[in-house]
Amino acid sequence: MDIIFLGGLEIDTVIGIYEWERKIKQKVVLDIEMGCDIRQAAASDDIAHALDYKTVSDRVVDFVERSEFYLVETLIEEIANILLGEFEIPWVKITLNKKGAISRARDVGIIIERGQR
Ligand SMILES: Nc1nc2c(c(=O)[nH]1)N=C([C@H](O)[C@@H](O)CO)CN2
Repeated sequence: MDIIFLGGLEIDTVIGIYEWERKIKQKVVLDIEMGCDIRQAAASDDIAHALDYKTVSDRVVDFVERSEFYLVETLIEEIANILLGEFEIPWVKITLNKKGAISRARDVGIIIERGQR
């Protein structure tokens, strides 16, 4: 399986369980790996046969910017559902980093894999 990836995708959104978090936007950083087969795109040199990572990025950014979830679990699961449901992606791995959520930690977040590899 080939992988198309988006690394360090930074998006500001309302996310968090505390009252003060409901009033501000915080940055989440996404690393997304998407399973695919690039051979048809490579042979044809045609974007119509490719998983267009610009389209994927725009969809994810738009969704996350508009979302207002409490838990990072809910946000990351919804992103996976969009990727598997709207694009021809059999498998996805997503890392969601809510940097700064824990004052003594540089990084905190979740990694999930969904679909069949
Ligand atoms: N498993 C989780 N634990 C916590 C979450 C979360 O979304 N999932 N969220 C918080 C707070 O919103 C935190 O990010 C603020 O510092 C705490 N624990």
